[in-house]
Amino acid sequence: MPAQVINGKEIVSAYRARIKEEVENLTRQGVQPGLAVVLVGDDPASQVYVRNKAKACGEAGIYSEVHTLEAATSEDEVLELIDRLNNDPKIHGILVQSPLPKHISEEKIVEAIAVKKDADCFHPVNVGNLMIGKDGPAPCTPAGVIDILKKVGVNIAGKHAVVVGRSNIVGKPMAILLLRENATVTVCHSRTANMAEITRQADILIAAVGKPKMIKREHVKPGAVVVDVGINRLDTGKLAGDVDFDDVLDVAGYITPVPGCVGPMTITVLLRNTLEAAKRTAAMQQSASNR
Ligand SMILES: Nc1nc2c(c(=O)[nH]1)N[C@@H](CN(C=O)c1ccc(C(=O)N[C@@H](CCC(=O)O)C(=O)O)cc1)CN2
Repeated sequence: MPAQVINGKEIVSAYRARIKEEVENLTRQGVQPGLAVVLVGDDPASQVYVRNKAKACGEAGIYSEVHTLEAATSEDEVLELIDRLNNDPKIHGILVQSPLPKHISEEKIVEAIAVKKDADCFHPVNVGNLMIGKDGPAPCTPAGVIDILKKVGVNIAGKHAVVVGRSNIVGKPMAILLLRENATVTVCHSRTANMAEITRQADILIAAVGKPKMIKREHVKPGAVVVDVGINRLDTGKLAGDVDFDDVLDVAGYITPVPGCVGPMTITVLLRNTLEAAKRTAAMQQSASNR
């Protein structure tokens, strides 16, 4: 029997409807959540993602501003902009779209974002808090994957989850979140020997390598839940995931499609992070006015 293809659109739209309601409530109380997105350069994929983020904010009632800077913008100019956004009361969440041009240090830029406004969970303080299970923003893509798994009723605890990829944006935080859900976690990467032998042990297989169609049927245990985080643009202009969907379809139990699942869910978690940051601001304002 072919795998059940997870209906990302349905999950995302139900989730965003709940966020919209909460945004409306908070806005009625005088705090409209606000997100600032900084895009440096003209990477076409980043332009699409940033446009999608601004559109999603608009639909959820979240105020958003997109700062588009030329590729030649200096690091200092980006830092100045971040400083302004850190001090702007309309803005509760800030994100700088990755990748940045080579002359700008991602590390410096991320560290300049106020910890409480870090909408991506990229700041080292928030990454540290994530490691030790303290409250803070959720890493957007990995948290979206966990939400998808829960939504389709996958019981994560006790399962063997294999993450293919060890990036700071997805692989590493994904492993931490799965661990938090009590999975037994293995991380594979470019130097892993006999990768298919390991991935074939996975009850839950997360592909986050950035290589189109790399995961084939021989990597998948029959009935496994396969989550494809990859979004790769082929020369044909079409999008492909890291999983060879057609090859894996009749082996897996569940599979996420690309496009239409993890990508939109990533943006949904971003909306939630912005909302949560605005709620914390509202709570602080309330307690200051009670004093
Ligand atoms: N600051 C950040 N930069 C980047 C992140 C991130 O989480 N924060 N992740 C990726 C890109 N990304 C988010 O920004 C992202 C990628 C894809 C999608 C998405 O909606 N994809 C659609 C397809 C869109 C298309 O037509 O190309 C889908 O999968 O259906 C959203 C966000 C790197 N940078």
